Amino acid sequence: MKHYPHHLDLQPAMHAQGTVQLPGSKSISNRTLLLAALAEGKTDIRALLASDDTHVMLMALQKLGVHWTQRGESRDYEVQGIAGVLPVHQADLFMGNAGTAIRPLTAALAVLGGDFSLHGVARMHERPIGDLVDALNGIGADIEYTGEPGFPPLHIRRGHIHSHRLQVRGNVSSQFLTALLMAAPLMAAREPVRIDVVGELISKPYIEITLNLMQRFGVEVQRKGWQSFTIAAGQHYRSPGVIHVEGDASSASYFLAAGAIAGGPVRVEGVGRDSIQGDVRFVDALQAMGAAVTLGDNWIEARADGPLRAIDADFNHIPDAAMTVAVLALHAQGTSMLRNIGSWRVKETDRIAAMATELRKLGADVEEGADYLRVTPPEQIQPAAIDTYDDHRMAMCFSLASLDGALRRGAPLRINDPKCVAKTFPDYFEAFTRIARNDLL
Ligand SMILES: O=C(O)C1=C[C@@H](OP(=O)(O)O)[C@@H](O)[C@H](O)C1
Ligand SMILES: C=C(OP(=O)(O)O)C(=O)O
Repeated sequence: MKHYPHHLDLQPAMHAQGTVQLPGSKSISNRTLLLAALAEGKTDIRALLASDDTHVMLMALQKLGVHWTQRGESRDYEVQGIAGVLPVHQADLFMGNAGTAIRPLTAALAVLGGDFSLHGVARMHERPIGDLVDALNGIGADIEYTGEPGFPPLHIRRGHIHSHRLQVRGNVSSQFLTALLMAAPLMAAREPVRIDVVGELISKPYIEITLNLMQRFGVEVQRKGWQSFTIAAGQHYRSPGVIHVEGDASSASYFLAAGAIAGGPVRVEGVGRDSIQGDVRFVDALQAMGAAVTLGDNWIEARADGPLRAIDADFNHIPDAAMTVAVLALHAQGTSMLRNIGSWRVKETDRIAAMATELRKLGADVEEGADYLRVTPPEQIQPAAIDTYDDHRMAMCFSLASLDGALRRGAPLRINDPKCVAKTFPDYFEAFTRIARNDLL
């Protein structure tokens, strides 16, 4: 674990340049760990993300009796799958603030049955899970709220699954549908499982990650668009042998933005044009703002091509990387509008409120709506101490405000409580300070 100070001071950097090896994708790491645990056979996972969110998943699996080993100090793990039969039927599981751990585990454990307590940090107990619990209890699972109804902590007991047709709402988080999809083969031994989405589905590209990884573990899902998903009977997860975790596309957004703001080129290695992560589409926003972007098989590079322009777009498909766009707007000419980002309010913090407050500290004029943010940048960014709300992305994206850029707006900044980056990227500030330079090379 890194030992960050209570705050970190960043001097305005005139130039951003260099190459960054990305840490593994959080979304792929936690899905792969769970699928490998449930599967038949041993899975060799390469380049797993080392962070708080994957740590809670690894620890939970260990408590559930899943045997895994880490190869030395490397990012490579071997997971011995349980072939659908849990070795341990009672456990108390700490889920931190990892949505990608608590939601899929809740579904899998509710279907497998046992006596499990799932809880997390205080903020986790404010993050909704009711739509997932309703879907599972609706087919006979036994999940009880031990705190506030609709939120963790949860107590899962052995229920009696009496139906294979589930309905789930998708307008609060796509992770509920992901959780049901991943758990579906566990109840599809004799009958197909059908999951219908009720109403709107947000964050759709994350469902593609789920389906892609399920397929690699041998399970096919038939789908009717985003409305209905069917898992044919008799499918089981089987280890694909080796699985390599892509670099994290959301983490890539900070470095690509740095290249777009402050000269560049900045190259990230670990994701490229064939990535299964929706957040690679962040490059479309960068290009729309006037940056030059090149994509390779396993890398992406961004550089400035004149001053950045404001953007007005719907960001529902890339809610995490969209936070980077909000800070990029400080370095653009004109007013930017981020639409359809209502899910920000139920993530690590209320990200719409937090973003508006911190952007205003820097001198921006910000209008905050229920599901949008309108950002007009200041002539010159004001020096300020940025609060991070225990939200890794607040800490990471605000580092970009210290860059000087073509419009020479950068200011010295203080980032309070920077250690929250450990949720997905413990080394973030080392990587950032390596590419942010004051010498014009
Ligand atoms: O499934 C996933 O891996 C994720 C889905 C998204 O959440 P929502 O579906 O709640 O928007 C995203 O914000 C989160 O960081 C990871
Ligand atoms: C929303 C996020 O996390 P989680 O997986 O906990 O939902 C995030 O990483 O931005």
